[in-house]
Amino acid sequence: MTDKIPVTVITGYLGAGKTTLLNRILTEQHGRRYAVIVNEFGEIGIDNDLVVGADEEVFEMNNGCICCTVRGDLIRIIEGLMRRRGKFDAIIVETTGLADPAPVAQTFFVDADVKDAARLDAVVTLADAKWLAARLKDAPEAKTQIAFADVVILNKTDLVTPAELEEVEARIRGINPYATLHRAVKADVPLKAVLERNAFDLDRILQIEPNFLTAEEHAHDHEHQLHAHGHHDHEHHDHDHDHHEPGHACGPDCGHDHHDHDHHHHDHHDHDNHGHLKAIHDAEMQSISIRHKGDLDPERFIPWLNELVQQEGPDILRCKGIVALKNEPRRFVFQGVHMILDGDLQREWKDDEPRESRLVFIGRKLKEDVIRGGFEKIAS
Ligand SMILES: Nc1nc2c(ncn2[C@@H]2O[C@H](COP(=O)(O)OP(=O)(O)OP(=O)(O)O)[C@@H](O)[C@H]2O)c(=O)[nH]1
Repeated sequence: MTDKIPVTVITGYLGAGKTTLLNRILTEQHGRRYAVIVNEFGEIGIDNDLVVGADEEVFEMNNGCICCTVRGDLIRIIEGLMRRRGKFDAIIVETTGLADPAPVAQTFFVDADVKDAARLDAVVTLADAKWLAARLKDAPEAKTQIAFADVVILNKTDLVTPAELEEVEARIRGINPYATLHRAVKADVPLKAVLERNAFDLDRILQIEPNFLTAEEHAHDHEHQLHAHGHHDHEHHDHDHDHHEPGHACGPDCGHDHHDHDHHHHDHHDHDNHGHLKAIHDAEMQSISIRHKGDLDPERFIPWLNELVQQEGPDILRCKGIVALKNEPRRFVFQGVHMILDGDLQREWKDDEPRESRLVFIGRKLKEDVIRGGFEKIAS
């Protein structure tokens, strides 16, 4: 998968600073060539005029329906880009402020051609430090975008007090404890914090996990701050094979046809940083993580996972896991977006590596008893 073109998806609510970040990427001397896909909501591509830098190729998709048509367009555009391979090193997709990132992320799982050529590198969500708290109340998409993120850029920190900043970070942590979080003014983050993160590279995530766990214990000292439901872990990542099907994935009001094939692939993250690990628990969005020492029976685990995402998929935004299966020297790695699931056997467990499974589910109103209870049954 190393020769696949990395794709960074930039999302964030209206006005959060996506274009500002993109302009930074397109003007900074980074020695990389990026192909940019701007997914503009509405008739006229205003953003296109704002994007500077003639060196890069700017593609624009104008489509009225963000949720439904994005995926088709994205596939077509990525396929077109692939014919110009060699002209660029990476792809950046900027989504409109209202977009549900799910269909965009799913593109990298479900379309076989896209999957062969490109890999989702990370979902980067811009959050407006001043307005995020309000949007979390009135705009479900804002919360979804945070939940999906591998990297959160908390932008416009110049507009809030330190106390407000702490508060908004805690809100973000309560929704998504797994994303790497960076504070920014005018999206001034080092580009390496955003691009070519390999956020879905499981090994990389495991490497940083020790810090994550330490920090987490720390978080437990604060009483009113709970760490989003699960504890530990996260991670994950990619490949094919699969069990499972198609499905569907968007929100209830989306009428798409997601029937496209199986396979899918994609996602995820990192940890956190700054030492700001506390979280204000979100009543609606949570994450649940499960850790299990010892091997799982594939004949029980795989059907359980498939069934779970079929049943709870509308509420499960993302899931991922590394699993130790009985009589299997390799690690089974899965990831999913709503009901679309992708899993594969990857490298072997190392000698000094405990055969331990870790699973993470991030979503809305997750039924913790169903998820944990079901897992305990198949793990026993
Ligand atoms: N004070 C302040 N303003 C900022 C910062 N970052 C961006 N802005 C301003 O906020 C406005 C919106 O920024 P954009 O980058 O266009 O945001 P966007 O997310 O692309 O917006 P849409 O394309 O409308 O969704 C612009 O006027 C920016 O100059 C920041 O850190 N602080």
